[in-house]
Amino acid sequence: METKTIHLQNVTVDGEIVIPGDKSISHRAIMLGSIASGKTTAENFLTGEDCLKTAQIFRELGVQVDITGTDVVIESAGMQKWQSPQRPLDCGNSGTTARLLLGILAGSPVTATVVGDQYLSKRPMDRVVYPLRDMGAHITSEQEELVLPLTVQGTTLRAVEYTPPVASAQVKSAILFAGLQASGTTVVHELSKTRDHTERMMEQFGLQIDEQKLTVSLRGGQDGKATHVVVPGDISSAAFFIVAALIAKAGTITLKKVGLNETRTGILDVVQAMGGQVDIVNRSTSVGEPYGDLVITASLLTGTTIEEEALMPRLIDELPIIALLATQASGKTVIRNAAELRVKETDRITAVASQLNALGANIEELEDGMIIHGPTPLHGGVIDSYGDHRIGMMGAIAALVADGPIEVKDTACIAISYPQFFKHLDKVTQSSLQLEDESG
Ligand SMILES: O=C(O)C1=C[C@@H](OP(=O)(O)O)[C@@H](O)[C@H](O)C1
Ligand SMILES: C=C(OP(=O)(O)O)C(=O)O
Repeated sequence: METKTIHLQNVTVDGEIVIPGDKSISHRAIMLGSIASGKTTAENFLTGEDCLKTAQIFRELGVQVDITGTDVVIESAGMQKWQSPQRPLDCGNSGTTARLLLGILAGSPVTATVVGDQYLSKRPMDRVVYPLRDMGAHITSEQEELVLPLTVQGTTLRAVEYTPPVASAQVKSAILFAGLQASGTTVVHELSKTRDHTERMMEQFGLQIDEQKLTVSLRGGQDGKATHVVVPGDISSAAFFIVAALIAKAGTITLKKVGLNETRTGILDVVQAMGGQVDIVNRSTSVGEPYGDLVITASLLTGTTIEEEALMPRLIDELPIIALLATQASGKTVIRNAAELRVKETDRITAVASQLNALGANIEELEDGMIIHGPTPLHGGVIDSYGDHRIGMMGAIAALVADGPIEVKDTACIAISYPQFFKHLDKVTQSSLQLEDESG
């Protein structure tokens, strides 16, 4: 296991980072580019491990996927020409890959077994399997529980009208991908609006899709047209440096080309409510997705309440780093309606509370969230990432406010979504970052 000890006591921050490509959008570029026949290209693709798993899976289905730096070329003869793979399709740690893939395979001409790593194999898949089975999908499991490995035998599908019981873009997207191959019009009603990258990118591929507030409809049997995708920076990765700048002793960080799709910007609303200074400049839109540069300055913060149902999907992946931010804010921060955190790469409620409390934070765990009492000084100490990239990065950023070094256990997982993370942390801390690596 790879461990890093991070020394950043009393360091100020300064400088500019070009935030790497959005993970959700990068997955979808490979998926839609593989379904459509022709040559799709993508720029600023995220070369994190999760997206590389997605790329490898479509290669195994017979699609040519070439990645050079952050440029991707996808050459596909279309889904009807895919072949059943020789071995199980390995999604690694990636829930997005697994759930969207189940929807894609359901109406494809292939039979495949979908597997994942030890963490992903515990995450619930029933949320996609049930609606896909309603559409006629053949998905079987060797265990009683609906978890990976699952085998999909592609078949003819029929459209459904479905309201997922959880607000999940992965569930919505799995159904929409299956709906593309189904007879009739598939309709998904959402309890709260989740990220709509699938819908936006389907439009870029020439597919007709109707988005009305909480309802999305898609007619089956449409053929997409290969296209060019520009991936904006991932606001979920930017979140770690937004918080770094806000809690640092002093300084300003500029984050370039960060995706600002409204279904993802909940963290900016929360930071504003806490009194944090984030300015957005150079706003633009590329291939259906808005983006801009963020300029963040160290600020005095106050606690807030994060519980509105409509807000939760807009910041779900940012809650661990928001919890760290709240330890430095004066007053109480309440996070509720976030039970989904318990079924991510690890149980992120228990992980955040136990790991930050061990450094001196005062966090009460709730069934569906947490209460953070701030401000609390943090000591140096140990953070276990539990193999979860977002917990690992939270631990590293905590080193900016801790009074001693932070040892983060199992840092290899950070490459899942942000391979350049330590390089960027070094850059904005003006090379004050001292890292001691250890493995064993
Ligand atoms: O669709 C996506 O790309 C994602 C959706 C979210 O998951 P849920 O759909 O489970 O909320 C998010 O947590 C995940 O990191 C990426
Ligand atoms: C939950 C996450 O991703 P996934 O569900 O794709 O594993 C994440 O990146 O925080």
